[in-house]
Amino acid sequence: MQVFQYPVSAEWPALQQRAAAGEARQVEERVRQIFDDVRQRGDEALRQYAAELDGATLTELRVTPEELAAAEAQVPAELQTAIRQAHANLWKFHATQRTEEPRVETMPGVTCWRKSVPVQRVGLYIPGGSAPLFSTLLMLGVPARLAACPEVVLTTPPQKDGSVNPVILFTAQLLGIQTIVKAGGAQAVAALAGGTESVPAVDKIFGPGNRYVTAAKQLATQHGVAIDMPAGPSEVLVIADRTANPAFVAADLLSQAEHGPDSQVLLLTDSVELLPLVTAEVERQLAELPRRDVAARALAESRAILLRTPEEMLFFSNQYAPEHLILSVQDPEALAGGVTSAGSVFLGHLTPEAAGDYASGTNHTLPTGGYARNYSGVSLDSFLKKITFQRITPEGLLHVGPVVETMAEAEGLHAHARAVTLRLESISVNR
Ligand SMILES: NC(=O)c1ccc[n+]([C@@H]2O[C@H](COP(=O)([O-])OP(=O)(O)OC[C@H]3O[C@@H](n4cnc5c(N)ncnc54)[C@H](O)[C@@H]3O)[C@@H](O)[C@H]2O)c1
Ligand SMILES: N[C@H](CO)Cc1c[nH]c[nH+]1
Ligand SMILES: [Zn+2]
Repeated sequence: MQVFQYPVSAEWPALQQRAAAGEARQVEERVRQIFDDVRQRGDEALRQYAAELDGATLTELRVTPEELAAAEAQVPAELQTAIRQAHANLWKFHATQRTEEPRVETMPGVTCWRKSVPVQRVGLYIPGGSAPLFSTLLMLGVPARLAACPEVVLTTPPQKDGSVNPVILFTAQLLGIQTIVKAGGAQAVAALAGGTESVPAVDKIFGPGNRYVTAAKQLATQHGVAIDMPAGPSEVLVIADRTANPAFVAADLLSQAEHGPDSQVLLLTDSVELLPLVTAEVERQLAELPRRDVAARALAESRAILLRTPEEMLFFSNQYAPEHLILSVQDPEALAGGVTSAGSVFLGHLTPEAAGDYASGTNHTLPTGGYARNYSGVSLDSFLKKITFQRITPEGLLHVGPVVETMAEAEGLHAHARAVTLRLESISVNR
């Protein structure tokens, strides 16, 4: 990790830069080519990219019912139990996000209300490049099911032998998802956006992924498809004071660094003593990790920064807007009140971010790259549209009609005014 001691505020913007920001243009260009290719050649292009980028030779792009049925037997009982528990916790937390809104009479006889309607066709992207993230399927599948989206399409990169990881298939079965496509990266997103022979087009695409997936989702929005948010390479920012346990902090930093070489982890501390203990512990724990090469590349672009006060650390963090924020301090509740930009916040020494990644109940599909400034993470709402309704009685029109007429005329929109005037006249004739 790069270490910085008491940087002045003019140096902060450079320290708040994301690691991979410089390569964005090349990635975008590559993604645009793939996108156009899939739109033109459909399944044929998907097969070609599966061979080129995933090393898989595919004849059938869809998972067959036999493959799905065979999955459960390949998943150890202990893992099945853990997945069911995580599913239950996620279900419990997300179910509380259902809201009943009242009908409101804004003026006598003018009634307005709002109803939640599920997005009809949703596409769930489940990363599988360097690790098959079946946990992400729970994070997306649970709110999709709670929202009752009628059509759910899952895509995930094929393994080299052309199969899909059995734990992903087991989780899909648990969620009742049957349409599963063996495609990853930008090509999968393009297929969901425009449809191919084997892939149904969807209205909204969900899910995290690497830079190619994230750029493709942004591109999909130009083709009339909605997305959840930019959820790219994982990030964590830890604010730690002298009460923090260096081993815990190091483990939290490494837990996100191991996701990918373009992950970014930051440590902010006001303790001169803690900082070297954490960096030494990071080195020690890194050496023991199976994914140490990946994590080491992420750490090379990661930073440990000594600042002066809790307020300064919070200010820095709000500007950086991390995907995950860990408050490893004596009084985390006090600091949490001042958080204005973060995807998800973890309070106290015994709340590892990994708990939110898997099983505590909150959603792990979160905005990265500073987008926590203006986006929320995935929730039940992400799968719902809110449609407004209204009904006006004769009495209501007598109340609201003149207001509308006055405003419409002032805007020079006479047809708008007439739509009211004609009705008001018909009421007075019928009285
Ligand atoms: N923000 C979140 O909520 C969140 C949640 C989970 C995971 N993540 C992130 O998701 C990412 C998963 O990445 P991953 O790579 O393991 O899996 P992935 O499924 O996102 O990407 C794999 C695909 O990338 C494509 N690809 C790889 N190299 C390419 C190239 N040179 N050109 C074109 N396409 C290429 C391939 O098609 C491959 O199938 C990680 O960065 C992780 O940090 C984020
Ligand atoms: N930390 C990731 C979100 O950035 C989610 C995840 C999945 N599995 C483990 N972690
Ligand atoms: Zn994680």
